[in-house]
Amino acid sequence: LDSDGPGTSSGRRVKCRGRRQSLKCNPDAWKKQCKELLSLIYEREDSEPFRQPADLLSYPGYQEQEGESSESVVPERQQDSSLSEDYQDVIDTPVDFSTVKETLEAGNYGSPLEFYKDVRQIFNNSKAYTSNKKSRIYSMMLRLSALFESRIKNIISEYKSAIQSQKRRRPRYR
Ligand SMILES: O=C(NCC1CC1)N1CCN(C(=O)c2ccco2)CC1
Repeated sequence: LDSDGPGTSSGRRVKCRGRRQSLKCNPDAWKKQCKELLSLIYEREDSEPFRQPADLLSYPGYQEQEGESSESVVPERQQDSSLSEDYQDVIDTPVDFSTVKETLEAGNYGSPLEFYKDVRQIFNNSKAYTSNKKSRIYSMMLRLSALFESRIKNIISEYKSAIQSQKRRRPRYR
């Protein structure tokens, strides 16, 4: 797992003479940027299956939820009653966007990398759970993951540049 996250900044140095507020220098800018990205994710219908904790036992016949979305999405394991495994047997670290949203709003992420790690877990769980790469929910996850990755990489590289420019160069005596 690349703990560095995407968009590790190249050697480009950004001059941050005293102006912390400017986009490139503020090491706290990522919080607002991640909140905005999360709002964008919530606007997408593709996020609907991932906004609440997945517990197929309490959502018998996922498709029975009226009005949730124009088309019904049915986790194919639900369709195949022969599968004795249920979601918590397959997935060790369940996480959904409501948990991520709470953590972000509570200020419990120390960096966008921690945020990135949790969101990526949502997508990895979907990959691990699906038994069919053509399933409706899996294809929703793929689209959402592409959107997320395209947006998070700049948030992380700006954060890394801001951190770099905060580091005062101290002479090292060996
Ligand atoms: O029950 C769920 N969500 C809670 C519903 C919204 C109230 N699920 C989402 C996670 N999940 C999958 O990612 C998956 C992959 C292939 C088939 O399903 C399983 C179903």
